[in-house]
Amino acid sequence: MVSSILLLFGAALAYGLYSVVSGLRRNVAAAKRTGLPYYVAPLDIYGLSGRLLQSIWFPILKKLPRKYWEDIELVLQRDWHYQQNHKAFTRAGEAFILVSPKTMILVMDNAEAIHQVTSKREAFPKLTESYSILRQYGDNVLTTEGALWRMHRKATSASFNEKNAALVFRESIYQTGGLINQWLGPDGQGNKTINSLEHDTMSLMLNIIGYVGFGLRLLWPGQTLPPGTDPKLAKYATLDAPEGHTMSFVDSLASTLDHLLILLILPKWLLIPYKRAKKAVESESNYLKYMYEFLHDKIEDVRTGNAEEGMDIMGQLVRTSYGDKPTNGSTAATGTNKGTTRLALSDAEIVGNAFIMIVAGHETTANVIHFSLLELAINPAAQRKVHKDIDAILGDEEPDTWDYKTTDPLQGSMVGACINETLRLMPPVCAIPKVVSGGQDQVITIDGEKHLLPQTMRIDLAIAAAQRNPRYWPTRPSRVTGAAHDVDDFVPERWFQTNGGDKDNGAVVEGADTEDFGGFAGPDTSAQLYRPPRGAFIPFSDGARSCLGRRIAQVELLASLSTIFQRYSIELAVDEWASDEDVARMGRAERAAVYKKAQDKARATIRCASTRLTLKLHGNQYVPVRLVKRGEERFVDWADADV
Ligand code: HEM
Repeated sequence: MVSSILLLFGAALAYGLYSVVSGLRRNVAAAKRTGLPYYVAPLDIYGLSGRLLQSIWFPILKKLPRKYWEDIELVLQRDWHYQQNHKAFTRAGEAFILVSPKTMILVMDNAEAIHQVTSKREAFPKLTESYSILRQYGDNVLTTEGALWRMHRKATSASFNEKNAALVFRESIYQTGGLINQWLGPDGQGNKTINSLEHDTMSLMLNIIGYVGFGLRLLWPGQTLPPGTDPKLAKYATLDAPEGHTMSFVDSLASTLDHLLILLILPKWLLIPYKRAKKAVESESNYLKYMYEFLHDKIEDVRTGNAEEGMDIMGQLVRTSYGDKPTNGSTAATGTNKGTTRLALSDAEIVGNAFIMIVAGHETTANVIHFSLLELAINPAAQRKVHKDIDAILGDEEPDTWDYKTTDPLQGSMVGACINETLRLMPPVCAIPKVVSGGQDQVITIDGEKHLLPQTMRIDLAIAAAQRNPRYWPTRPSRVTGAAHDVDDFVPERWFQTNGGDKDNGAVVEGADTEDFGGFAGPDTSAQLYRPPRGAFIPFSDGARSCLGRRIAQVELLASLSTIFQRYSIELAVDEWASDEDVARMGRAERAAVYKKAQDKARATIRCASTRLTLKLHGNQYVPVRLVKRGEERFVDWADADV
């Protein structure tokens, strides 16, 4: 008996070893045929086992002779896309293959190659299995591919037009006003240390996305709804739990997003006994209840003819699915639903898409505004240029009177340059996973050489690295580190250097997609600013699968930053080194020295950002700042005057 078990065990082990060795040999041979450099990695480093067991296999690997790991050491580290970025490619080249017994992954930060991949959706589809965390509340436009994706994209893209972008501009100004009032405090004076910038920018963007996704006006503490607000909508805006719920809508949403990973990985019954996990389950059940109540209200509105037009993605999807006429050219009618024409999006898919809009459009924009504010506090000279451009474009006009058309000059000004520079250095999405289609092998060309990529090979578009690859960007020696180039520093001024770059913005790719899949078709950056080669700056991805909310995000960021900097400055708080009385007594040299300490510490904190869902400061990391009325600054109106 024992010997039979041993025999079986031996046979299984031998078979396991055989599959590992033959899989590795097969993949190595395929990688060789591409003509690209390749390296053997012990496991699929992006797979669950590769990531979970990283602290075991990585030290073992490093016991081997250096030649086996030194070229790819940086790519094997956690969070390398942001932490190591282009440095990870300096030894191995801008496109190389990681081969393991089960997978081949082409890792690249070469703009020419990235551009080819994003231009051909069918040849290089999205690797949808990487998005299971975002599929848990229903299939949606972000997580699907093929015909299903087309249908989701057509249904969802209808809301993303200039008319709605103008409404978002207005709402962003309004909500930023609410945030400023929170920061000014009850005495309206400001200049108080804010330790909650990350949380506050998340709240700001949640309030704006509440409008974008659901047409809701969400409130800041102390605000009340205007008289005459529809009582059905009031339930979602209130900051206390309404009847039938144990949490407010905003809390349930914020907390569900916070616990997304836990909710996906662990079964609910396992979560109940733990306090944090219990909160996760409670938030999710409140959130879903709100969503289905909201859905039914919207369906009722459509049936009674009460549906209002506006930026309300969920309302739009309900109108598409339950209205009499298909919108946006959709012809995907699949039957009837209580007498109305039923289009292809099911209720679960409507809820899934509404959820994805919140996820995709909330943390991303919040991170960009968060890091933009920090970088402007760290770089006073850049902040002064922002003030100057806002003064020139918007003058002293009250924000609620600003014309949406000012977004054009704002985008070509220092405000747009700062947003671009933040997106370049701190892209919320650091890498995009693609795959060579299962249909056939595909060719990419790099520096005139063709490479045949085997079908089903995975591709890692290393956006954060391409955006710091010095060969695509105007640079000068770093004033911060003394390095030969300043590609790792926040220098928004580089966007005003319009020599070089890519004037016609993009080489033509043979076989590129030509179909219009809806959404904003304009460029990522203003025509007045530097145009990097296509593929070198893709914070919103590019091509058919590019971000649907790109224009909305740009409008939100332009409106919010302009509302803040028209009348205020953001300074780093220096409480750790000097009290307000100390600062008041200090001369400029002493103040400069104390501010330098705060600048160094803030830069070090930003370097600790990491990706869970998006790139941000996690855990207890934060940079304290102050909102100061213009004219009352202690530092940023004069510091770094030589820059
Ligand atoms: C600064 C803010 C934002 C950044 C950096 C950003 C970035 C991205 C990126 C890189 C992708 C492609 C992901 C991939 O292919 O794996 C994407 C897709 C998407 N984003 Fe955004 N996004 C932002 C804001 C928004 C906003 C505000 C919304 C909606 C209100 C939104 C909705 C979407 C959707 C629906 C997709 C999927 C499009 C498709 O696959 O057809 N995003 N975004």
